[in-house]
Amino acid sequence: MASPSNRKLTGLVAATFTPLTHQGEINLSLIEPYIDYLVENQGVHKVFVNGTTGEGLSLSVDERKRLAEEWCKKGKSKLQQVIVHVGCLSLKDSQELARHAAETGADGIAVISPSFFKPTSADALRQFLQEVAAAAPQLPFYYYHIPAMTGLTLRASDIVEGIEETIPSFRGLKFSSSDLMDFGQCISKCPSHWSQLYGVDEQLLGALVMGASGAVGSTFNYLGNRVNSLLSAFDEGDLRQARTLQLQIQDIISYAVKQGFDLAVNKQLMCQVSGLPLGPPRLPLLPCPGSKAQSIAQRLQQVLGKQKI
Ligand SMILES: CC(=O)N[C@H](C=O)[C@@H](O)[C@H](O)[C@H](O)CO
Ligand SMILES: CC(=O)C(=O)O
Repeated sequence: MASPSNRKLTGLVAATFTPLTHQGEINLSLIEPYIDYLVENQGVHKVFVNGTTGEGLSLSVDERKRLAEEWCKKGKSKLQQVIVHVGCLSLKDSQELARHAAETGADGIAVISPSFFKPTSADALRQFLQEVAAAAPQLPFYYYHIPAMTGLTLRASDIVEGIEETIPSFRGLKFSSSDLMDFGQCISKCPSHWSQLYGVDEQLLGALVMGASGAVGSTFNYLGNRVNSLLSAFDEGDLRQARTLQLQIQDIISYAVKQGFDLAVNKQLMCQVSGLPLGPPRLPLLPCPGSKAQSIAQRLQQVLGKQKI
C-alpha cells in the first residue's frame, strides 16, 4: 500500500465479513485466504473492514484492532487499499481506533454516525467526525452514511457541506441510502477530488449515472467480477450492457430478499460461494440455516451462468 494521501479511492471496494470461530472468537487465520479469494476469484483489490458487513459495532475495540492489523499486514502486498471503519458510539473509542489505524498502515478511515444518542444537527455530527479525524490527521477520512442502520434523519448533503473547513483530511463519503437526490446533492456540492462511494449494490447503476466514483458493498465479496464488468461497461458508455448486469444483480438480491436477506444470510452465502468457513455472525444475530443460503447460491449460479463468479 503506497502513500495514501494522494490516491483517490475509486472503483470496487468489498465490505468484508468478519471470520468468527464456532465459539464466537475472531478467526484471524482466515484473513489471508480471504484476501487471496477476493483478489484471485473476484477481482477485488480494495476492502472496507469492520463496517456493517464486518459487524464492526458488535466487536470489541481490541478485536477491531487485531482485525485491522491482520487485514493491513496480509493485504500489504496483495491489496491496493485497506479502509478501516472506526465508528463507535463512544468518541474516545473511535479516536483510539483512528490512531491505531494510522499506526497500522491503513489507507483511510471511515466513520458512521453514533446511533444511540444521535446527533440532532449536521453541525453536531460534523463536530464528532472532526474529533475522530483529528486523531489521525494524516489518513484520508470518509463519512459513512447509512441512515437505515443509524436511524439518522439528517441528509448527507447537509452533513458534508463545508466539512473540509474543519476536517482537512476529508476525502469523501460512502453513501448507503437509496435517496439518489441526496446523493446527487453531495456530488454537486463536493470537490471533484473527493470519493463518492455508493453502497446500495442493487441500484449502483443509478448512482453511477448520478456521478459515483466507486462502490463499497457486501455483495462484491461474491459478485465482484460481475460488478467490475458493470463498472467497465458504464465507463465505456455501454449502458445497455451495464443495465443487463445490474438487472442480473437485482435478480439475485431480490431472490435473496424474498428468503429474508440479512447479515447472517449474507455471511452464510459468502461461505457457500467461496468455500471459506467464515463462521456464524455474532449475537444478537442468529446463524442462518445452510439450506437458505444454498438456495440463494443456486440462484446466483443460475443467473451468472457458466461464467466464473
Ligand atoms: C445494510 C448493508 O449492509 N448495506 C450494504 C452496504 O452498505 C450493502 O452492500 C447491502 O448489503 C447490499 O446492497 C444488499 O442489500
Ligand atoms: C457495505 C458497507 O460498506 C459495510 O458493510 O460497511
